[in-house]
Amino acid sequence: MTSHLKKVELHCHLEGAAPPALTAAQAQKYGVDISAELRDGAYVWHDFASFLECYDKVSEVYRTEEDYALLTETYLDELAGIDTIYSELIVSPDHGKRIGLGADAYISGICEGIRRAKEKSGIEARLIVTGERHFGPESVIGAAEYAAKAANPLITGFNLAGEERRGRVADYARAFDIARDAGLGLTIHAGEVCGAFSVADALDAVRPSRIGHGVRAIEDLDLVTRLADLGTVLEICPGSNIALGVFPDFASHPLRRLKEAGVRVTISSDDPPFFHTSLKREYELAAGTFGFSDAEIDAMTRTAIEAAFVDDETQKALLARL
Ligand SMILES: Nc1ncnc2[nH]cnc12
Ligand SMILES: [Zn+2]
Repeated sequence: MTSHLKKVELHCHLEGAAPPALTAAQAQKYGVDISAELRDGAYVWHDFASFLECYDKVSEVYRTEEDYALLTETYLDELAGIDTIYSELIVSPDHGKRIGLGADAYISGICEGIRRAKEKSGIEARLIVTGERHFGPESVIGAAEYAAKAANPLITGFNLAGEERRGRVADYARAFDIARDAGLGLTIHAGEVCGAFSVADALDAVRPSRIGHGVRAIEDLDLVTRLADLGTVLEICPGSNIALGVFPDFASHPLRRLKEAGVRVTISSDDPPFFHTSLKREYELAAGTFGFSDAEIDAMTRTAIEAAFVDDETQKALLARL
């Protein structure tokens, strides 16, 4: 049981958190046939590439500022309901542009959702703008420029997500320079679909303070030592890793081994309904399946607050709430 524990989430894609029932209602509202991607209340995909396609199709039924406010508020309300005090949402202003809503309206709807949720429960949230590897370096640079120029106090981080097998991290280094110069926190999806080399790439080309997943670093024990020495924080999403087949089962998942090797680890849900999970379940897995004590789980939550892309005052306030 982890219901008595305070929770923090650093790694969740906003559209990836869309509840299937809400997506079905949105699809009906816009007359979109989503039957190939949403069946019997569950999202349908069969491998990483088809997951990304399904994700994009689901995202298409969120079209207006109000749609985004509602989606954000709905997810943050769910998190607040399980005693989550802080959430970082991975968002894609590029997606807002692609669907014709526009990046500003997309972000403004999301910020309205954050405002509504915070008013009800006090949950604190920040946004990590992401570029998608499969749209190429120019589009990722565009996302970084948008995040840098937005001067929006809720946009505090920059990420690289999408098809990890497309290009190498160095191809996207310029985008991270732009984000770093703007004072944004940096994190990169690496070591999820690709192996340890991809995590080493991220450290060599960008050296972010955090890495999304990073779990396949376990394939190279020198790299694990490097992560521990650097204090790089891993945003680990065990349910996602099992659903996507990164590891065959929880028994072979390296969360505990990474922690025991001194790597700073945290737990998140990634794209919860796509992977039949939730932040609640991830905490339950940490306690039950991985056998962590309450104190060990609290320590991971503390690590997440320490690694959060927030100002010192907010960080102190969050630590005080733990
Ligand atoms: N797990 C994941 N890996 C890479 N890109 C993503 N976009 C949404 N979820 C993702
Ligand atoms: Zn992710």
